[in-house]
Amino acid sequence: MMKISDEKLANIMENLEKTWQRITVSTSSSSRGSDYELGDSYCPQDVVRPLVATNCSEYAVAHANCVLRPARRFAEVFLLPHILETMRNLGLNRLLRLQSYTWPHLAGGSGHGAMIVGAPGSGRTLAYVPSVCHAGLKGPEIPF
Ligand SMILES: Nc1ncnc2c1ncn2[C@@H]1O[C@H](COP(=O)(O)OP(=O)(O)OP(=O)(O)O)[C@@H](O)[C@H]1O
Repeated sequence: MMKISDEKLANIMENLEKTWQRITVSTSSSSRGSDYELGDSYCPQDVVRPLVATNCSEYAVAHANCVLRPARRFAEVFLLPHILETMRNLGLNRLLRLQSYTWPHLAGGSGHGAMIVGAPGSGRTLAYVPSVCHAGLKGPEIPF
């Protein structure tokens, strides 16, 4: 796994914010405000919007050769049945916005990486653990 310094990460995030501002400059009237709160669920307006908000510093930067498709509801999260059952048993029954992006993406396994940044307790660990388990158990033939 690649190590990244705090300074480099800050630069990446600054560039991401600047790029996003450039992209959205003509569509700002239709975008949602920076009102993301911990535990916020998926919102349709966020589909094409990176997880950037001034008050939470939460990001999922995905790496892959495919389009990023977030799950819109929990039922759209396709992980192995026993992983989903374990998640249910652990009370993981919400689709947090960060996870709506990372769960489907990381389940693709090899070639589907992500950098996950968030506040303590925001669901970062659980944003990758179920999907990494899924990808590891499923093996390389997974058709994502
Ligand atoms: N999808 C979910 N549904 C319900 N609860 C959740 C979900 N994801 C996370 N949580 C709750 O939030 C808690 C924190 O999640 P997690 O450990 O993934 O966050 P973190 O950002 O890695 O936290 P830490 O700062 O401890 O490293 C979990 O213990 C769980 O109770």
